[in-house]
Amino acid sequence: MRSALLQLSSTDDPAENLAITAARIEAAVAEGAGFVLTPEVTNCVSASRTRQQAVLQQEKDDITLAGLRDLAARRGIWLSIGSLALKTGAADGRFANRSFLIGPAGDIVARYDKIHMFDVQVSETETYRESAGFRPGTAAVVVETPFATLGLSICYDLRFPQLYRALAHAGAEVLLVPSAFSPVTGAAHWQPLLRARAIESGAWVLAAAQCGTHDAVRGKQRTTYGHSMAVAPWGEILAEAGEAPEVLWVDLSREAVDKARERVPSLTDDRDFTGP
Ligand SMILES: O=C(O)CNC(=O)[C@H](CS)NC(=O)CCC(=O)C(=O)O
Repeated sequence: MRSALLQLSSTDDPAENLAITAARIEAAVAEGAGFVLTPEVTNCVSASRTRQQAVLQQEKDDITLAGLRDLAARRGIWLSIGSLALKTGAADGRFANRSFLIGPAGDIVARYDKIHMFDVQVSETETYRESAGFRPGTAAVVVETPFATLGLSICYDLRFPQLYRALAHAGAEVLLVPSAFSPVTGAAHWQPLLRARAIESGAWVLAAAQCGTHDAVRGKQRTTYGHSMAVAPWGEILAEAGEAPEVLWVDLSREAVDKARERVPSLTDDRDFTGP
């Protein structure tokens, strides 16, 4: 399956982000993509709760979801919307950080709400409190498609190997890690974590990421690490982006998964143990 990972630099203007994302998807389809992937919070990157309250919508009203479903249907492609920030109607007012797999008829084939919230002080001056704005999900999601079984995850989930173990045991051959990594932790951890998840699972890892400096006008400025990446089941980095928007290409095959797992069957060598 010829797959295109879009590295984007979304702003806090959903309409603008949709226009850019749709244009990039159209261009990828013109070059033969059958599966296109977008980063975490494709619809809105913002550090301002006020701005998010003003522009985010519930799933049923979200223009990005509607627009991209329509585009997937018109072009007959598979589309991973890495995530959308959405209102939920929850009593505590928190948003969902929700990933969608869209099928070639424009149907929502799977949804996944990010489980692990990024509540981390990454440097003396930089702190994230994702759980203040977002309500975590509680369910892991694997979805079968005609070209591969996909395991869904988002960004900070990458640091919790037990999630990927569960996804791989449930049949995942491709692990999706749409992200908006912080530059500090990205430089230190992004690449080895992605390679580790691929190697230990014998699975493809596809990580479409946000990059660059996002919209400083309507709130605190945010910068993300970029470096979108496609890692093969044996652990080779097949494509890596820089720090600006671009498209990465990778041809997914089930054979590469089978081969890696035959060579090192660690996935089926799990053992129960007592302690520690
Ligand atoms: O808030 C939004 O707009 C969307 N969500 C994010 O950007 C999230 C929470 S702040 N970012 C991460 O999970 C980065 C993880 C990371 O950098 C690490 O694990 O080191």
